[in-house]
Amino acid sequence: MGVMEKIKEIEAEMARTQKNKATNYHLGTLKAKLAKLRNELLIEQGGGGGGGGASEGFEVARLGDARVALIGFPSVGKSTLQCQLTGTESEAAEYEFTTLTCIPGTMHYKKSKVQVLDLPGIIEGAAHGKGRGREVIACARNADAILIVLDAGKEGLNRHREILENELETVGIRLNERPPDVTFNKKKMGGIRFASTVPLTKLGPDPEKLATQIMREYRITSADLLVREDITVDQLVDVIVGNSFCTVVRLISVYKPCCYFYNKIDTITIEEVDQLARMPHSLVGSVKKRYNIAEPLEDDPLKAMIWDYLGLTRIYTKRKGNQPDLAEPVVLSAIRKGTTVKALCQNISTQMLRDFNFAMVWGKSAKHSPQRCGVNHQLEDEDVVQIVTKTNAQQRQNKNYQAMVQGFSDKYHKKKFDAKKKKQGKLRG
Ligand SMILES: Nc1nc2c(ncn2[C@@H]2O[C@H](COP(=O)(O)OP(=O)(O)OP(=O)(O)O)[C@@H](O)[C@H]2O)c(=O)[nH]1
Ligand SMILES: [K+]
Ligand SMILES: [Mg+2]
Repeated sequence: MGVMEKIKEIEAEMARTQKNKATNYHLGTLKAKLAKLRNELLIEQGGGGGGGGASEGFEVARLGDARVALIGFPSVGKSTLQCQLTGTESEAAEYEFTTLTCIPGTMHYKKSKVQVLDLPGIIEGAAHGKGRGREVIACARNADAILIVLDAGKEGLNRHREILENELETVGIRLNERPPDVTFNKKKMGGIRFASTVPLTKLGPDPEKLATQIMREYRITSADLLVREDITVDQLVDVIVGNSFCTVVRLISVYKPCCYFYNKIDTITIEEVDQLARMPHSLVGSVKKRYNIAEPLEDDPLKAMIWDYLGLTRIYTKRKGNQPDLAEPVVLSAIRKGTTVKALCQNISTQMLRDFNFAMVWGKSAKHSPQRCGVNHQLEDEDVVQIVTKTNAQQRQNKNYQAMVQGFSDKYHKKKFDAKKKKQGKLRG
């Protein structure tokens, strides 16, 4: 039996099974099995897209400070939108599936560079490989944020939004959610230890039993699980799958910010526009008529929304005694490496972090200006930072220390190596 059939069978069984306390474990196990099979499907087709997983025409070098993917049905205006945002010439036309591969472009906004990926349209069933759906969704997985584009004039619009969300959810892309507050440590032995700090109302009468059962499905026999919020069965499955044998990153659930652009509002009535404008995470507009997206204007609402969802932070660095460099901020991403002083140092150079002594911070994140901060200090947009490196004496001390540690390590390895040789010699002798 193929993976697809197995999935269908389990889905059918889940549909057959009534939801109640008695079937809770059974359903939980089925969900775990389903997650496993979907992952298998992803590997089989090679389109999971963890890093280099993308297929022909879809490999695009990562450029800029962050990346956003345009996802939507065919002919909703994704390519037209991308041209407007980035000036890239991605072909746009009336017929469906005009775009067949991934076309990158760069959007300049607030002195940062955001890579915008124009993609082929997807249809229902994309996650299971319809059209080039799998490749498109793999690109979405690799992006820092997703912009879902919808045609406001199309019938069944709300249904469209749901279908697109489902396609992404199916391959473990969680939209506008944060990871559940759960600590999971897999161990070599000791059995399964389960604890929670809050009442768990969604995991049935015996959450521990359920967790054990799901872990068994993934051959985990020893682990510590500490749950700090009232999670659902799906979230529990996610945590366990994410920590199971599959070390391949692409199999693990990813959490992505996602916003929605209702395009072509020039084709609907003002009452309809008013309704759409109230949808969560959404913006209405028209690329053709330049509603809410007006190029020469730096701060058009669509660019502003994309920026917000990407969680970018501009940091102006300065040298001692000089003015900060306002022309070229270092742009940090909350989604990628975070917005701490450490992330800033790493962004500048690896040496910078090694020589870091403390940072002087001016701006919103500082309690008083300037504030002396360590590497874990959280920076905010438009902060000014001066990094003070260790003095030569401190650096020398540090180098000596490192040399000493290295010496210990070398000695240790030499000892181990000698022992191994001795053993081999013995065996031979
Ligand atoms: N009325 C109206 N038409 C628009 C608007 N934006 C784009 N279009 C038209 O919609 C059609 C499809 O645009 P595309 O940009 O090719 O759409 P797409 O989503 O990239 O399509 P595929 O690549 O085929 O998936 C074109 O004829 C555009 O001129 C808009 O705001 N209003
Ligand atoms: K089109
Ligand atoms: Mg297109």
